[in-house]
Amino acid sequence: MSQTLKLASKSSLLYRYFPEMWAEVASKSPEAVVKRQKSLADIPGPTTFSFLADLFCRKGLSRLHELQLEGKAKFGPVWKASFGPILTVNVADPALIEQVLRQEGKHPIRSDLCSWKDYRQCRGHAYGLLTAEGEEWQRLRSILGKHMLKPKEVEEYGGALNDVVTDLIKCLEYQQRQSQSLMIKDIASIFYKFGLEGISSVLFESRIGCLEPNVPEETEQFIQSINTMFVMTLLTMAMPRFLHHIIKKPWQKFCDSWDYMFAFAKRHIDKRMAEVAEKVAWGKKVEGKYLTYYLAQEKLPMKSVYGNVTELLLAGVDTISSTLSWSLYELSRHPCIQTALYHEICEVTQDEPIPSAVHVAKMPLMKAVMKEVLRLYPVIPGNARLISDRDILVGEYTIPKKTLISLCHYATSRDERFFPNPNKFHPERWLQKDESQHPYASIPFGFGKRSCIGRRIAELEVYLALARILTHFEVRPEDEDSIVRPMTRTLLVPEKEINLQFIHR
Ligand code: HEM
Repeated sequence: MSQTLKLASKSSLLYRYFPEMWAEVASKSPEAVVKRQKSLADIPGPTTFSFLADLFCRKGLSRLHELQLEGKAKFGPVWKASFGPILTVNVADPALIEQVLRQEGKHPIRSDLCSWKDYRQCRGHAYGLLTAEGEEWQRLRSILGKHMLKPKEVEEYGGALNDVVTDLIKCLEYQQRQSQSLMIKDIASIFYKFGLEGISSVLFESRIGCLEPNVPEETEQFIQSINTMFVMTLLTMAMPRFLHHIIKKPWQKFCDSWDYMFAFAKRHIDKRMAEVAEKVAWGKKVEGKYLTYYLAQEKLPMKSVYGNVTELLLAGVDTISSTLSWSLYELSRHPCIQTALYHEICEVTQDEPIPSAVHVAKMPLMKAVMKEVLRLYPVIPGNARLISDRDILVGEYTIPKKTLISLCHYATSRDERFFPNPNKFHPERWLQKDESQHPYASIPFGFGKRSCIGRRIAELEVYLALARILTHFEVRPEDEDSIVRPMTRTLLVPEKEINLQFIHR
């Protein structure tokens, strides 16, 4: 008996850490003859008709995150569904997500993102890190990683980001003066501008005026283009390509939005490059702490610089805006946690007016708050992997190569087996080591080689902004009953305006 248990525990370890090897061993064992892996055809799921009815008649497109919970409750941790021409296998269990990710291979592919790629091919643009694959992705990742993943390098952006935070505080005060009220309406729209200004300062080390009283027209239009592009992404991916020429509007709008974003990035890069060239011409020393400068130094072709900067600008706006909005929404509804965080900030900064990257690194509750916010409201509610070169094992199923596997981490991060009282905002759960937590149950930044490259910048930006907002203001809800729920718009965003009162301390 004990021998059997030992063998079982060894095989479970083998299965956990070397799933491919385990598959080979398992396939040769006598049990394998009896207990065969099941195939794609055996995976349960809704009929195409009921899934489309869910999507289009029951507002499913904006409730994709909830469909994860419903799918799991109805079919178990693995189920399949077809979205237009795309068949997806959904996986909503941390151990199974871990199993998929451990088989992701040398150059992981997130998903086909076919309409994004089609657009780039159509216009002759280069892929950036979000869309590149294979060796090209690997090269870009190692170049960008040098300047975006190392803690010391990221600390360098702290000064530029803090200047943007100073303008954010002024902007909040200006809004209050304009409305002659402590209430600030639709905070997500202000954090959108903060997100764009923040990522621009990291990319160009120059300011683009998003937080000024009169926001430049091009900024408003850039933000509008991101919105439209995200809304059109799901639609253009669901439509077979030939339909783009018949029902033209979605594809046209999608392309117009990308055109604007690429043009915006190009304008700012060219302006910055011209300033550098002028300095060189005058024999002045050129140095820069901004990302575009580093990329140009790496001798990347300009086309690739444009592609990467456009994608980084895009990645740095909704993500920051949504995380900051939900953070303040939850803190306003949990005054005790807000007070504890305020005390932590004061204690660490010793009342220095501008907290630095070094300060925020010493704030455990701040980190726990952000983790908890992203557990409840993961900006990217479902991640994906597409394993292109071999079939893989997921639980009892063999998934054929090139099948899109959706990792439903909105569902896992609200699973009460891993997070007791899962819908409650409870940052303290991250402060004590809890055996019930599974490392793959809440992975808002993804995992592994293809995980979010902007994670450290995002964390720094959110910590610096929260630290300064909370030292200036006590934040209170509009009223206790104004509940805001999340909705999917490719990303997870607030379903309606979040309005909050900002009381001067
Ligand atoms: C709270 C903020 C953010 C969240 C929750 C977030 C989340 C994610 C997730 C889930 C992925 C996919 C990871 C995977 O497939 O395993 C991703 C990828 C990526 N993110 Fe973020 N992100 C955030 C902020 C940012 C920022 C500020 C930037 C830019 C500075 C950024 C740039 C990127 C890029 C370029 C990728 C693609 C990486 C690759 O394919 O190698 N992200 N992000």
